[in-house]
Amino acid sequence: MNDIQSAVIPESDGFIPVNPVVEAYMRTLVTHSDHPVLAEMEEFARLRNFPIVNRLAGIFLETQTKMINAKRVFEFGSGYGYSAYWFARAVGAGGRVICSDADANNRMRAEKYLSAADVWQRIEFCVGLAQDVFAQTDGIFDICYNDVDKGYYPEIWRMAKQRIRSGGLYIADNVLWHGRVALQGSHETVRGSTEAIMEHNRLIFNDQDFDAFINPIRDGVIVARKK
Ligand SMILES: C[S@@+](CC[C@H](N)C(=O)[O-])C[C@H]1O[C@@H](n2cnc3c(N)ncnc32)[C@H](O)[C@@H]1O
Repeated sequence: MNDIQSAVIPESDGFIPVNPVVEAYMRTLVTHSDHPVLAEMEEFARLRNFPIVNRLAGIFLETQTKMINAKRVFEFGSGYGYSAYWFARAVGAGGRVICSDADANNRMRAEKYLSAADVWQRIEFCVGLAQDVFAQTDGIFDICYNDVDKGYYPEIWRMAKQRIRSGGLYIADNVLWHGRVALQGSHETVRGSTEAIMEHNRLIFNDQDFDAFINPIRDGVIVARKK
């Protein structure tokens, strides 16, 4: 660990990339997006320690989706539908969000929450390995969003990039991995995750077919636009 790293972080097990005070300020700006079901979903995440994207990242996903007028989104790793809520809002009544998750209980919870939010009719939620669901789903997507177990990130990128339209987006959460990608010899919660995310990020930034940027909010969200 160098001087700058040790000044920022006493332990090597990660940190929050953006100062929490700044994120809290940003959060005060977006209260217009409050829907009662979001508070319920966020409370469930807090109680179960379930890793959903937060409100700011959700609004970022919604904004990106609207910016490119996306109508067809594929999610790798949907959990119980929090990130899908933002995509579903953004694609509008005629749009479709194909969700995938290995846990059938997550599908049941997603149905409950997203029905309450009146967007369940825009969702197709498939239970299974996300890679298999993707392979069994035809067509090209406006957005592929990746939030599965981090060791799979390079594999998901290689699959997804082939099936994004020109002008479409690949988006992935946790690409700063609590800063571990920037630390030497960082401690791993799941062995190999940091290396996999670093490889994933390198692959994207070296891909001539995509323009990419990392938004550092929460845990880092990468957006790569296909040329
Ligand atoms: C970080 S959570 C997803 C959170 C969700 N995107 C959100 O922000 O609301 C990751 C989810 O992916 C699922 N998962 C992880 N690896 C998977 C895989 N290869 N195939 C299917 N589901 C997977 C887990 O069951 C978990 O629910």
